[in-house]
Amino acid sequence: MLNVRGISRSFGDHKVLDEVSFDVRPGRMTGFLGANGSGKTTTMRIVLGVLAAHGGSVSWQDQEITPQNRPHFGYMPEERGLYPKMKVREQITWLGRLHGVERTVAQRNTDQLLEDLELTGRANDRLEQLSLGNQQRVQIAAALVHDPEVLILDEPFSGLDPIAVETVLDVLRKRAASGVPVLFSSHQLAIVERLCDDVVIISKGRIAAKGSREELRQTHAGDRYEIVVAEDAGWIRDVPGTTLLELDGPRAVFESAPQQVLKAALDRGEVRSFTPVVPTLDEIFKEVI
Ligand SMILES: Nc1ncnc2c1ncn2[C@@H]1O[C@H](COP(=O)(O)OP(=O)(O)OP(=O)(O)O)[C@@H](O)[C@H]1O
Repeated sequence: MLNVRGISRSFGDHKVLDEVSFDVRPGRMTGFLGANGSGKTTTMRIVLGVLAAHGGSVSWQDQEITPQNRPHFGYMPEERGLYPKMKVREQITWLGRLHGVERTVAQRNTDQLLEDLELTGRANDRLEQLSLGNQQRVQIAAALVHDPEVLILDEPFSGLDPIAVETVLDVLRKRAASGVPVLFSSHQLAIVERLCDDVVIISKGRIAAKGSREELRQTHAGDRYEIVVAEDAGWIRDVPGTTLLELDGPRAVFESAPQQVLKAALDRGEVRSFTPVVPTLDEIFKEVI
């Protein structure tokens, strides 16, 4: 497990991270969400050791990470830093070699990644000849070629079309399933909602919410319910103690007094469905930031 404990960081007088703590569990995909400038990249750079924290610590497998015991990270930075003139296959293999991977292993890993990322046909093209979406896939291959122990990805899905998102998702899911903790930032909440096991939301340098996706949805569920009856449900606005939030003929969403509403509905006739309303990640995000 990767543990981030109380990390703080300022740039001049500007406190960018204030006691940020969260865990990235092995075998799970953790989505790191926050508005622009909330501190995601700064946190990731501190975890990777490319930026110093002014307080707090990061540990891996219960050992504080130091330059000596730093695990092998796979990192996809926000500013994509590959060589435009270098051929795709050659470049990924070379990056694997830079991480100390033996040549034949680096070549084998590269070919497997190119296949998984549907780039085999572009292997001998120069990076600059590829579309931006395909360059992004190459960047993902570059983060994975050395079989990292921990994966940290800054916006891996930005700029990808829906089919490419699926391809990249499959590759990342496979890594997570093999026991690698995967932390990635994203502004695409629908993707995070579908993909993540765990979610961390940061707001102005502080953790605003964290937990498994389901825990978060339950915690923020509030006191809202949806009911579908046989005929118009407008009568709900007259039930004491409740507030009608949405009405669409026989379907209504209301807040509070669920038992009173249910009883009143049954007294009137058929109840077709009655369920608590669980918020989407988008709604939770807007509530906490
Ligand atoms: N090297 C730096 N010098 C000064 N300020 C910095 C530096 N790096 C980051 N910041 C500031 O720290 C804050 C957090 O930036 P960071 O890049 O971590 O946010 P982010 O959540 O990754 O944003 P985005 O979603 O826009 O990528 C911002 O106000 C940014 O301007």
